Amino acid sequence: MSPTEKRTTHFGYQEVSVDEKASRVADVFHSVAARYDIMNDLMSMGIHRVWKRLAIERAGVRPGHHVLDIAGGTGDLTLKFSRLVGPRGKVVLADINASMLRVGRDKLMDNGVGGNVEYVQANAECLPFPDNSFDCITIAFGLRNVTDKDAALRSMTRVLKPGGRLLVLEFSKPNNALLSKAYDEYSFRLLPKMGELVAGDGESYRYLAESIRMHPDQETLKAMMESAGLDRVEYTNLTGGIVALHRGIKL
Ligand SMILES: C[S@@+](CC[C@H](N)C(=O)[O-])C[C@H]1O[C@@H](n2cnc3c(N)ncnc32)[C@H](O)[C@@H]1O
Repeated sequence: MSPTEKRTTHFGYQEVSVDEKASRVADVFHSVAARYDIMNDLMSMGIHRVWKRLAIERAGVRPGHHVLDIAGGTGDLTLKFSRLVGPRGKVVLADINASMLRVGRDKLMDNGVGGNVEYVQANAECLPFPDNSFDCITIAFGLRNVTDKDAALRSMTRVLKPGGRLLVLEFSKPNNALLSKAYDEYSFRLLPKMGELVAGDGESYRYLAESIRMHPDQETLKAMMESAGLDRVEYTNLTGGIVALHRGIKL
């Protein structure tokens, strides 16, 4: 690559430089942070809670475990994990975005979560933790926003303990043409309007819809997780493949 040539990637459907993507994703989440939780409930009609519950079940977290919830945002998974790991365990709620992390910390404190949660501003691509630190790592609806997804998967694998689990909960590809069409109509027509109405920001929700379409499908993500060094990678389609839950284990 010549010094004047810029590495490019996608921000939704737009081709942008790698640096521009990170700052535009940051703008999206700064903009939606305060209304993120209410929009999540509205957009998914509450179903995101069912998807997240399944992720918690498959995580196999036990008292005393160390858990990393990366791209954890407003802390829905962290809240549940903090109860499961108990006072001897630890949960790190990490996110690249200070606004999301602040909303998450306030919510967890309002819910009486105390001593076993740490808050860390961090990029999933280069996690600031030693090798083999965590029994379990989750990234829920975060990976599609990351610029270099392979780097993030390698970084998460590095900080997992041998035998530890990585769970990726993410929008994926519906496995039925009719559902896919209906979902397209919903996410490209209705979602930005709801975003405008409730969060005063239709553009950010247009990006979210586009970023879902640009995200690797189930089999591609499985192969990426295997390339990052994870073993026994498997996935479950949820709500007809609108969302998929991938899980891999570090040997
Ligand atoms: C859609 S929210 C998901 C929040 C939460 N996990 C949930 O399921 O409700 C995506 C989050 O990913 C974070 N994010 C985006 N890029 C990131 C990166 N490179 N490293 C860490 N977090 C990132 C955003 O700041 C945002 O909080």
